[in-house]
Amino acid sequence: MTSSTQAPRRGSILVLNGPNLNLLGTREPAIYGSATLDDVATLTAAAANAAGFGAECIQSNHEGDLVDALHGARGTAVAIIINAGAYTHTSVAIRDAIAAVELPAVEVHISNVHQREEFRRHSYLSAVCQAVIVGAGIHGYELAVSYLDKTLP
Ligand SMILES: O=C1C[C@@](O)(C(=O)O)C[C@@H](O)[C@@H]1O
Repeated sequence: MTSSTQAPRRGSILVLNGPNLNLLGTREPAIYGSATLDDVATLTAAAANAAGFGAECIQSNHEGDLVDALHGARGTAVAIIINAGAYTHTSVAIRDAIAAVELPAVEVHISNVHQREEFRRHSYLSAVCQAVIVGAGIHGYELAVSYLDKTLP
């Protein structure tokens, strides 16, 4: 899924969602809620636009696609918001791509991963992200935009 908004005064934020997040709304609603990925894209783009940013929202179930999207952000985006889903806990490649593009990145998780299985408590991405937001539901994406609004020119 891809969506975008235009004319960003402060540049565009790449909003990247990883595997299974396309199923938001029907996937384990007791954990992830009833909002869909389209709802996430809409609220994130609205928050970004209100702060003078554009938002390009991309979702993929494939690790290499996420790496490619991160590479594409170099020179086209001013920041990254990433929920890498399960790849958070496994992917050195996504970690390295975030580090390589040298853009401010915010890691978001809808659920509170620290209240869940042990394997979800470690993130390969947190060390290369400026901020980590977990357990705020889909409002975590808005909080990520708010952080970027406060910290970027
Ligand atoms: O797919 C996901 C979603 C998630 O990133 C979250 O947003 O809470 C948490 C991950 O552990 C899980 O694999």
